[in-house]
Amino acid sequence: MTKTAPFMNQALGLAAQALFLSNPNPRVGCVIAAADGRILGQGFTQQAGGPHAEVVALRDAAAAGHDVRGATAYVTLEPCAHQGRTGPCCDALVAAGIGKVVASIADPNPLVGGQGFARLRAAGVEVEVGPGAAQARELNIGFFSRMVRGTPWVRLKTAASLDGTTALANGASQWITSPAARADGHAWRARACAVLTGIGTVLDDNPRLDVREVPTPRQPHVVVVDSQLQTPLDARLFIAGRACYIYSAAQNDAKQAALEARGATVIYLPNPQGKVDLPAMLRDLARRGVNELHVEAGNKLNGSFVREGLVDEMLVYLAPTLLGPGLGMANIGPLETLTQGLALNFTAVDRVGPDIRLVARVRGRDVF
Ligand SMILES: NC(=O)C1=CN([C@@H]2O[C@H](COP(=O)(O)OP(=O)(O)OC[C@H]3O[C@@H](n4cnc5c(N)ncnc54)[C@H](OP(=O)(O)O)[C@@H]3O)[C@@H](O)[C@H]2O)C=CC1
Ligand SMILES: Nc1c(N[C@@H]2O[C@H](COP(=O)(O)O)[C@@H](O)[C@H]2O)[nH]c(=O)[nH]c1=O
Repeated sequence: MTKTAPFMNQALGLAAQALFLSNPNPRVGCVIAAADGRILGQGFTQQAGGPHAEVVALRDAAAAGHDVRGATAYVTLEPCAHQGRTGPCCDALVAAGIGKVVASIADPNPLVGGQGFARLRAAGVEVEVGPGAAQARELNIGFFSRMVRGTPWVRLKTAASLDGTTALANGASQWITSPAARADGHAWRARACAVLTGIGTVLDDNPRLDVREVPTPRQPHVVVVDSQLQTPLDARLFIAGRACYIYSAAQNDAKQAALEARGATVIYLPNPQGKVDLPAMLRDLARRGVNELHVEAGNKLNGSFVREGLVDEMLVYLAPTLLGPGLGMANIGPLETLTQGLALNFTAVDRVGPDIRLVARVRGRDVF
């Protein structure tokens, strides 16, 4: 008899290797094991349009000349049952003669939800669901958010002095944190489907908002919240090979055409205050396949995200320096009572070079 935990842990480790790769598809790992415990094949989801984990594992087994008939497939998400850019994985498992599937968690995709398991059972494959469910969901928190809530998982990243200053009053902010912390920030950009900023930051910093400090097989899209279409045509964030979405609140056909000639897509989504309608923007980004949204904006836009209840998680780098008053992390005040603050739970505290990295979740948000 084989034991589930080691194989599922290995499948979860494989899924983690798809962290920068599989967007907007979920990060999934698969291990195919024989009854005597030998591993016959393994794999993880490839880039969008490429094979899913199960197919990679089946090919791996075939390439090694292994017979998988009667073997058990340990997979971190329900095998898909629909024809997308690739064929249904449950059919591939059945065709290969897999005897049992152990899956961590059902697919939240309404096109799949339960149908993969049903198809496998109908074909006589034994199905067990549950081992590794919490880790599999956590690795795909953005995919679950997009499928269940219809909006991305919003992670607000900010770099500050120990006293919470993210820029001096004159706008100077480069750099507050160390090269090590900035490289770490690039790894968090790399796992996101899109990096978002505000026009204030574009005009002040002319940022690139790409992934340069860590190796990555793909670049996240870039999103600018820019009511008046002030994004300069020579902004450094126009980078070939990634989408650029600019959300506006005022129509300006000539500027829109010029930005679109630079490769941007301009989307008109005003709110009653003449700014960008942020909840509508999040729904639109989810429709465009954004799972995790990495927000790297200034005090004003961060404040709107917080005030409108749109933030799921904070990723904060604190440098060992005091900068006194300047721009804070998020302009949410002035508050009248302490209980009006944004309540968070710290989930991780780590040293990164000379700095500290904090991850904190907004209380009550991860309930979908
Ligand atoms: N240390 C750090 O981690 C970071 C620091 N910074 C620093 O922050 C400073 C820029 O901050 P800031 O000026 O606040 O810029 P933001 O990046 O926050 O952009 C703010 C602008 O976004 C536009 N906007 C559109 N819709 C909305 C909405 N619904 N809510 C809020 N804003 C909206 C507004 O301009 P409009 O109405 O024209 O559209 C607003 O002025 C720079 O000095 C930069 O260096 C920036 C990022 C990270
Ligand atoms: N100042 C500051 C950060 N600032 C963020 O980095 C952006 C620049 O990105 P790029 O052009 O891609 O290098 C800038 O506009 C702002 O969003 N980040 C940090 O990790 N530490 C820092 O001290």
